Amino acid sequence: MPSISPTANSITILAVALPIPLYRTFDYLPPLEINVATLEPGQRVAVQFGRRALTGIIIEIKDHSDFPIKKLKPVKQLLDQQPILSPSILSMAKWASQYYCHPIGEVLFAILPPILKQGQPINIAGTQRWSINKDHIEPAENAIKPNAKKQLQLYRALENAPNGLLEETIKLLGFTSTQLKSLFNKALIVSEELDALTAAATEYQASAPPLPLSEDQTVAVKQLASDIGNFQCTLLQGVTGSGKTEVYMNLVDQVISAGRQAIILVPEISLTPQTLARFQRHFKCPIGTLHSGLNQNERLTSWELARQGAAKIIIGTRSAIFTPMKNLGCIIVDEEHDNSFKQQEGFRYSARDLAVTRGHKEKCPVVLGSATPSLESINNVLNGKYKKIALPSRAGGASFPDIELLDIKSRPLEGGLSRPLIDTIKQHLDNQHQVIVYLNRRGFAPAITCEDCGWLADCRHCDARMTLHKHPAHLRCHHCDYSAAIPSQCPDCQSTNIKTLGAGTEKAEETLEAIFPETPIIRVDRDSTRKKNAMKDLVEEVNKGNPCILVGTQMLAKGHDFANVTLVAVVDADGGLFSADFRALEKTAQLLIQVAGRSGRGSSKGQVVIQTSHGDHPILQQIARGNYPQIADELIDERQSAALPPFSYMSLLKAEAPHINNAIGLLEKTKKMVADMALDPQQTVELLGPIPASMSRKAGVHRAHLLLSSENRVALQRITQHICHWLNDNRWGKTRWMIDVDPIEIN
Ligand SMILES: Nc1ncnc2c1ncn2[C@@H]1O[C@H](COP(=O)(O)OP(=O)(O)OP(=O)(O)O)[C@@H](O)[C@H]1O
Ligand SMILES: [Zn+2]
Repeated sequence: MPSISPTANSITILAVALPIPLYRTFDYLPPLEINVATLEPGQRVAVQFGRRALTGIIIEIKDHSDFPIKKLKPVKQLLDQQPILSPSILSMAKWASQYYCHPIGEVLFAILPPILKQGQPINIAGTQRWSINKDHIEPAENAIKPNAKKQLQLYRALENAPNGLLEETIKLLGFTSTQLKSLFNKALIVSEELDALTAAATEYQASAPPLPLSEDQTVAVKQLASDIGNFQCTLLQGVTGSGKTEVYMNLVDQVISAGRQAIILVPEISLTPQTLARFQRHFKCPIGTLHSGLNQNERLTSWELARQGAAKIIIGTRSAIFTPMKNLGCIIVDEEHDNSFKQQEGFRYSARDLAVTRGHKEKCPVVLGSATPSLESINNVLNGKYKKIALPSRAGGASFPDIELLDIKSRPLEGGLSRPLIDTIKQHLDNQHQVIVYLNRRGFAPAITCEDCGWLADCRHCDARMTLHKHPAHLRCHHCDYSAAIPSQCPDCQSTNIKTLGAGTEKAEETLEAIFPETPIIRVDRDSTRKKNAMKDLVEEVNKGNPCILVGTQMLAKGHDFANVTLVAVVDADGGLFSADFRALEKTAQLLIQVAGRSGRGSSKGQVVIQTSHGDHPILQQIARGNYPQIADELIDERQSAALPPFSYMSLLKAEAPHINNAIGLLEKTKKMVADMALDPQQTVELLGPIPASMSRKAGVHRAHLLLSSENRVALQRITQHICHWLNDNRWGKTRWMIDVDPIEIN
């Protein structure tokens, strides 16, 4: 008998990922009248799902289905002629879906640009290239009004760019369409229309000559560049102000020369316009950005240009780790210790950890940079998984600031500030320097109380106090955003003796304004920087170098490089010292060393004053010595003896319900299921709880936790996955559940 080829009458089934919260793909038949040979994983399809029309992505092409073939529907339409997601991105998404126990369809839809999720075609807009009008002979000053300083600046920027500047670049430099239009109306500048690919290939002169690298920087670049073409993860541990950005840029130069592309992840792009501006000055090619401040077309353009290999550099926040790159040459994660690399909602992934996974899959070097690396990364150096390169001194001849602890136990405070601190601030201002006052609480005061009966203004929807804001005057909950009027009388005893407790940035600002009426006080927090470009304008103002006081939250600690700041004052260092969170000391040390590192980065020596009521706390003592590696060593020892991460692994199962009993009940059933099914015969995974979350009611919902912890990552993964599939297969009424693998906050 002749054998029948298995493919002769085989059938083609498409496994399609849909944006549905289920741990599975859905089988469809190929679209009618399509040559199945043209179908590939990574193409989008339009399908009917029940009564809904959805966009999906082909994940797999197979020859069988677990469902009766007769019941399968054909795909309605093939949306892409070519896959829009490469095999490597698909494979990373599948890996992440498994590892983080999140449905594959939701993972893919979390990483696609919004326009593509909606099933629309990839159409990227062209752009304008602007340059000065050479036919305009009169000096530009004559045409530009003296008070239109920005217009003149823009004109000068274009004058210095012989090949012109793309509209995106101009916007990245902080200029607006209105300013462009004004210059255009005066016939000072001209524009030409470019399609996106030509625009991305445009080379213009780098506007700043590169700095000559220090010996340490040279060695670092050389070592990192030697890994191009291979996977190697390196921790670049460079003290604050050591010139890590310069190292990144020189590495990326070599990556581009090798014909490859680079991804640079930064914690929050809107907070670091300076980093972007420095890249912009250094590179001759346009730089693609990906972050939440972009509109849908801008996002799609950067994404598509990266995919086509035209954009050589992508700078973005955490989700940029999923950017498809035609020829990825390196991934850099700047401030790798920063919590914002962990997504805390929905698909909870760590962009830093995925950077390492992706580097491994795509055989390219990964650089994790920080002055205060996470204990996880330091431990990975200790156990030989990562290489380490150190930059032990500051670049450009700057020296380290002196750090002193100022005891405020029995001192009177004005807006949180003690007299000796105020005197020190005055000295620095008198010396024509700038001062940072760091206070990690926005608003005027974190609570209000009745002096007579002790009443406190609580949020109606959360187990939390309402924060008093003055501009405009109201009470606001920082957890659910509920706002209310400020009561003039105590609702319990009708007393009018209502007082504020503690100080936030608004109060410190008000106090400083009263003490230093001649000095500009610039508040930097989420409230003051809400407007687009607010941060950029502020950075520009500070960079002029005039004496001023910056008062703000941890936004001020992130990566800024203000040359004239010589004093950093920490209003209250005690918040993180006695927390139940096992990561609190690590986070406190990182934050304080980072904020201290903003001082004395230029030619003048810096000073740091840390106000505390616990000056004898060992961590503060060590912070005052500025020795982060030593702090990290000790914290690692403590973690090891307590078998806490990175020496064990965790996943956090969370439940939310209208009543706490339902949330706890779901977690108890889960725990019982694990025991009944003997999922963990060797008892390698510990199930702690269930307990109510530390803020057990948030936005009107009751929350509870079950913590899974194990020194055996594989066992933990297996049980976590089993739990999630079991929960996913059952219905739980109004109780919702979610899983956080490798949680960084357990509250
Ligand atoms: N080789 C060099 N020569 C002179 N100046 C340099 C050199 N390298 C860097 N600098 C300058 O030193 C300052 C600090 O550099 P950079 O901001 O890159 O430090 P960093 O390591 O990223 O610091 P942080 O971790 O605190 O953000 C910058 O103003 C930069 O221009
Ligand atoms: Zn609230």
